[in-house]
Amino acid sequence: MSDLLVEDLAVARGGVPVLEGVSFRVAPGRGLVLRGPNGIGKTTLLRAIAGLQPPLSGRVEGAGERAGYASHADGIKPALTVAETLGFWADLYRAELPEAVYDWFDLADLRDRPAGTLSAGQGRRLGLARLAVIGREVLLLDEPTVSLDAASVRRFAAFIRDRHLAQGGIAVLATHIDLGLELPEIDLTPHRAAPEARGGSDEAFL
Ligand SMILES: Nc1ncnc2c1ncn2[C@@H]1O[C@H](COP(=O)(O)OP(=O)(O)OP(=O)(O)O)[C@@H](O)[C@H]1O
Repeated sequence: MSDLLVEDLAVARGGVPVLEGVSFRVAPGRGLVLRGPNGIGKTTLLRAIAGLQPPLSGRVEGAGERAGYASHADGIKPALTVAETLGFWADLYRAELPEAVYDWFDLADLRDRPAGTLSAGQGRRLGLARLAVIGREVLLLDEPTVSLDAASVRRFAAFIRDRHLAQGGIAVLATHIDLGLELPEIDLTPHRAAPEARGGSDEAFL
């Protein structure tokens, strides 16, 4: 298993550069937290690392087919039950569905519930359970704990630490809360793209 390498990456959103000069390396079994204020570009950076949008410049190694990306949206089909949803993902990724997933994400009592009837936090737990099914080595997680209660946050943190990282996986998370994982952090604030690159001009307000 190899490192995830991000080298001198510059990314844009809506055609406007938002971050530049972002570099880091994450070894198997390690995680990294992306920090920075709302709008700095955490989502944009994760999407570029995941290969969902091209970077302006720089390079990413060790993601591609190894990477699984989870955004704010859970991408769940309302008519499928929890069990059908997990089975669908397992089929899609030609992966096994570990029975323990129901415990890891506290979904056992919800197995037969149509996903459309789940609460926001329950739906989020189902969305996160996908990460345990798809078997990707590099998890790129955008605000994974939104809508989760404290117990669910602890369960999710335990999954990342005891399952994913313990098995040599890599995790890069954008999060505003402390997951208690004591992961190294990178502050993106100094990497904000220069105002001229962002296209901003005070003249707009004159
Ligand atoms: N479709 C879009 N078109 C133009 N600009 C956009 C678009 N979507 C987002 N932006 C802008 O791009 C910048 C980066 O957004 P991004 O979502 O990556 O930030 P973030 O750090 O993830 O924010 P948050 O912490 O609020 O989730 C923001 O200033 C945002 O307003």
